[in-house]
Amino acid sequence: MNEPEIRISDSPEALATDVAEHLLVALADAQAARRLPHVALTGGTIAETIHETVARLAGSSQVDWRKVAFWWGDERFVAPDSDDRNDRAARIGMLDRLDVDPALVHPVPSTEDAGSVAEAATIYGDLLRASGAGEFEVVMLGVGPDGHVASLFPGRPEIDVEDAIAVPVTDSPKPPPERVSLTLPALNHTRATWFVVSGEGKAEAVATALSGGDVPAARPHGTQETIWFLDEAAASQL
Ligand SMILES: O=C(O)[C@H](O)[C@@H](O)[C@H](O)[C@H](O)COP(=O)(O)O
Repeated sequence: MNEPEIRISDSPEALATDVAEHLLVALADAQAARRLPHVALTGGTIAETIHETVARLAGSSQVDWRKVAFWWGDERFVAPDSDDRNDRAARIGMLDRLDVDPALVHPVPSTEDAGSVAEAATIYGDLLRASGAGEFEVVMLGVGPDGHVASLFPGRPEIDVEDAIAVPVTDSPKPPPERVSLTLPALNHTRATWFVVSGEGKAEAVATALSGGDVPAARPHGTQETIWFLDEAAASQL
């Protein structure tokens, strides 16, 4: 397994710029290599800053946004117009500001698309399998203060599920309670895994994960690269 690269920026904004610049290069490189890049986005606050930065810097890149596919590593099982939806935040901050192909934007089913969170997970797993996406180009992952990634929480059974692409999560320790998460094998089916982590509140989780501790954030890795994008506060216990 490749050793993780650690990139420390002096502020959340600088972290977001570093991630955005890396994403623009990764997408352009994939397209130059005649791949259709599939990106798995994450929820969370630093992700919103990253989305806005990508949209702001996109004009300076060679990326053909009509040929990028977007997925979510996890999503909250709520109404589609809920402020809790990760895809809603990504659309407002980034996707609606880029010339993306709506047919290549794959939101997780909401409460209006599925009768239960379990059905939503099954639908999403089937969609990803049927897409023939192969490896993701990039999987982005925020990290919780408890070391969770996506909606895979410490001490919960979902982190060990290996026979499904997506799983339902109920009574999530982070509200809202019902979520769909890609499983660890699905998250690891990627060329690049990028952790995007900001703030003092994550410093212990980052140090635990990077020392191989027993937290979900210690588990994801890419086949080609694994990068931890941190600001100084999140890196303060390294
Ligand atoms: O749906 C979610 O809640 C996210 O995918 C979750 O995994 C998030 O990335 C982390 O909890 C970090 O969130 P913050 O950046 O807001 O701390």
